[in-house]
Amino acid sequence: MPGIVCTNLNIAPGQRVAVKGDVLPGAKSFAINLGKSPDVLLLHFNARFDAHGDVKTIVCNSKNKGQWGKELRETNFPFQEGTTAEVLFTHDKKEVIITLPGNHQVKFPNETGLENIEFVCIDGDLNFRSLSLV
Ligand SMILES: C=CCO[C@@H]1O[C@H](CO)[C@@H](O[C@@H]2O[C@H](CO)[C@H](O)[C@H](OCc3cn(-c4n[nH]c(N)n4)nn3)[C@H]2O)[C@H](O)[C@H]1NC(C)=O
Repeated sequence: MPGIVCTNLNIAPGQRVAVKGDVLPGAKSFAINLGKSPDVLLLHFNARFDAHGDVKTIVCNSKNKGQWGKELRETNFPFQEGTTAEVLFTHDKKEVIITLPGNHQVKFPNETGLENIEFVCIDGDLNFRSLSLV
């Protein structure tokens, strides 16, 4: 069951997007997807508490014409069940810079070459609170 979907956005390179939500108690996994559509994702940001064989691991990937790209894994996992979390995203033609809670940064290459972000959707165990430009 998909969560919140935001469309018709026009987030330009260099603008910083803040996604805030409540991580559910007993959370297994949540995903924040940014791009053009469900099948063209600049970034799929998947926080896995315990999912797909991963424990407390962030899996990032891109999607083009419905096909997954190359995963990037991050073991700095600053999310806790039952707390509010905010993740910041800044992108340009080269990469997406992800700022995690506690300000650790992860860089993910822009494989899609997408310039503007028009679509954001949140799936899984994160109750959406806000999406803002900061
Ligand atoms: C070792 C066996 C083959 O590799 C595995 O292949 C799986 C299937 O492709 C990989 O999982 C997918 O990884 C994708 C990113 O590369 C996506 O995370 C995909 O899930 C899409 C998704 C998750 N969610 C979601 N998150 N939380 C909830 N409730 N829903 N919504 N859409 C996952 O099903 C999984 O990450 C991958 N594992 C490794 C170690 O490569």
